Amino acid sequence: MDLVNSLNDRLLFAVPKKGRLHQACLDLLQGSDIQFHRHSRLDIALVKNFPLALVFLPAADIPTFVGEGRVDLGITGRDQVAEHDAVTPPTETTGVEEILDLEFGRCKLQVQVPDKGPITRPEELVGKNIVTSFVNLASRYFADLEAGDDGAVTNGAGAKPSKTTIKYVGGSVEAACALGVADGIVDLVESGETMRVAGLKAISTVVESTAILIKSKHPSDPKLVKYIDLIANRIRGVITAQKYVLCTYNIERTKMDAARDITPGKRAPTMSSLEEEGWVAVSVMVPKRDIGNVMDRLEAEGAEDILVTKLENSRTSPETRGSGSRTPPSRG
Ligand SMILES: Nc1ncnc2c1ncn2[C@@H]1O[C@H](COP(=O)(O)OP(=O)(O)OP(=O)(O)O)[C@@H](O)[C@H]1O
Ligand SMILES: O=P(O)(O)OC[C@H]1O[C@H](OP(=O)(O)OP(=O)(O)O)[C@H](O)[C@@H]1O
Repeated sequence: MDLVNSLNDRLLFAVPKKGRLHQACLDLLQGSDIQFHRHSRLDIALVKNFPLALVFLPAADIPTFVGEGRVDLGITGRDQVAEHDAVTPPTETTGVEEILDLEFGRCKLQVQVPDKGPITRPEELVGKNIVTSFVNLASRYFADLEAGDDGAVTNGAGAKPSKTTIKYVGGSVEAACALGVADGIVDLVESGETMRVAGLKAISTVVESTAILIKSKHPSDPKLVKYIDLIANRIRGVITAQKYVLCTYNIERTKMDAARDITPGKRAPTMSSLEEEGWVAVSVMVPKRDIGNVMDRLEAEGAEDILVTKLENSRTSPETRGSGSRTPPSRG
């Protein structure tokens, strides 16, 4: 059977084919047990354990395919969705819906100018040359500055500011100022290393971005919609697992109130009695970023045998429940 015909009766799920988000997406699919084999050079892969096909596309094109309902699900950067929406505003039936923040691919789309140059505010770039891969967002950003009266540079006394020129380049945007093609650029910044090495500084942020799971407003096949929720749920489980670790420790029952304040858990810590009179074993989820501090505090309260285990996957209650507050322990 040819590949295109075998796409009938399958949801289509778009995944970045290269670039910064590609590997993290493959890891997420693996963690979610979405099994597929991709033949080399083919941008479509059938999933073995779901009525699903993966389509490998440039991150920038994914909002278009999902927004038009050609593809049901996708992963791309929030910046790419914003860039698409800036030129094709969503309607009731077109455009994408964000299902989940995937919390990787964190970066900022920023206005940058030469570090040692005279420009310090984005308003000073009005009427000048800007180079970017995000022409729609940059055009809207500078059109807003041109329209506003918040200090934009004008053409003579009180005259309307001249139009800012926005030029597209597909990569190495940071070279544009040094090459004399631009007075400023609009480009992504993560660590800031590229900007620093290119002798640039950020003077404003246009969009903050992370990778997101998006879905079409019009699923291609209503009887497959249940799989959208199922896949989103699986991916949510992996993302949650990446944010938490499982912490277990032993502590005297009389000290449990203090320990519960330190480790309230997502719902509540699970406690079980130890053979040793007056002692309990506790098992609780702790945000990964807090674990060092939590271990120090538990030890200071008298906890012993504190162990931390990485989570591979999870299905848990919503974030808000129990976290940070004292709640009664579950029976465990
Ligand atoms: N330095 C970065 N740090 C984190 N995320 C980034 C970074 N650069 C890009 N991204 C995210 O990854 C998305 C894809 O960017 P990337 O440049 O990897 O795409 P690409 O498809 O390889 O495009 P191109 O061929 O134009 O470079 C961006 O839209 C952004 O959301
Ligand atoms: O702040 P940093 O961590 O240095 O990351 C920022 C750089 O990453 C992206 O480019 P990428 O490396 O994807 O290559 P490109 O220039 O070809 O788009 C972006 O366009 C910046 O150049």
